[in-house]
Amino acid sequence: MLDTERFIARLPKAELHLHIEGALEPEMVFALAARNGVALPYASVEALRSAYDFENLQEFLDLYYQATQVLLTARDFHDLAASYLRRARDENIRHAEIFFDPQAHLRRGVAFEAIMEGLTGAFDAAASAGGPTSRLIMCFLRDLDEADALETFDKARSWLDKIAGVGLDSAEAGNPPSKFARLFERARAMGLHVVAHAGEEGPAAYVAQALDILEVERIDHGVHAIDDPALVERLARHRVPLTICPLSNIRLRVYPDMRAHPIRRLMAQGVVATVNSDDPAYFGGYVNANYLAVAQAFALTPAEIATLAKNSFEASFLAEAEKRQLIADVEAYAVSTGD
Ligand SMILES: Nc1ncnc2[nH]cnc12
Ligand SMILES: [Zn+2]
Repeated sequence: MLDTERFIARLPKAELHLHIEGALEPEMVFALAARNGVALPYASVEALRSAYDFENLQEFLDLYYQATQVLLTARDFHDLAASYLRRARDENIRHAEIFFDPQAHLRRGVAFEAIMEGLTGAFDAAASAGGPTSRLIMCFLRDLDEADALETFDKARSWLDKIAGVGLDSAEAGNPPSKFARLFERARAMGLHVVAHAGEEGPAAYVAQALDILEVERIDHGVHAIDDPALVERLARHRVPLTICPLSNIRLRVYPDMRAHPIRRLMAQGVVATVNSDDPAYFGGYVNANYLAVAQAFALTPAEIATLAKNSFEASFLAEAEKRQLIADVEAYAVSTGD
């Protein structure tokens, strides 16, 4: 039997909850600021990193949007995505479904084409160099109004063949899923996949709204569903996956420590839980660190850890045959390690 860290490191996995802007490491913030002549209000990489101490989601978002100001050209978006995908490959991530926040860039005068050319160029290069494969999910900022989201959606029209789905992110409290009913109806009618952040800081009722009104296929975070037993039972019965981000929830003080995190209870109640990094440059770890933190806090067995990885492929937007192959790869790996 391998030790837990090595077992996780070699385990094939998918990452389904990763904001590409949240993979912007402080070193890259400084490198891109220098390349683009952008002034930063931090004297050094260390000074920026030491600001990564958040009381809540909003404090994090303020810094996250500030850092995105260094992303200006297609090359910047390419370099950011290439850097994440190198890291993902090193962590044995076979497939990534990646969020981006177009409104955060369009409002700074960046063209949609620059974002898309940069990101998709890096995705294609990684896929043809042995992986991981990637899909793009266009997120809308829920603290802006629905009209802004609809306008942004229109700007994406000529890129929709490169976009797998739409999502909803940013400040959750006071911005319920119901605010975006028309946007999601339009996205579904166009055959796009639909997901939404819900129940991160917001209540279980927002998770229910995301299911009932937006008709989402997955819930991003969804941890506050634990407060409503009937909702947990519904998620389990319909196999609606949660893309859980354990280190994010601790760093943003959703839970005081990992032992208090509901992931183990959700798993025990049959929910299709997956483990993801959210904004790894800010929250102290990429996917493997998230798996390890959960495995250690709850003394998970190798079989339970492998179930999380199988869930990640089941919950993905890959074709059924691809999912089956990757799930078989996880099972073969678990057998090969004697677990
Ligand atoms: N954890 C998170 N919640 C909501 N919006 C986000 N944007 C980037 N990370 C986010
Ligand atoms: Zn997120």
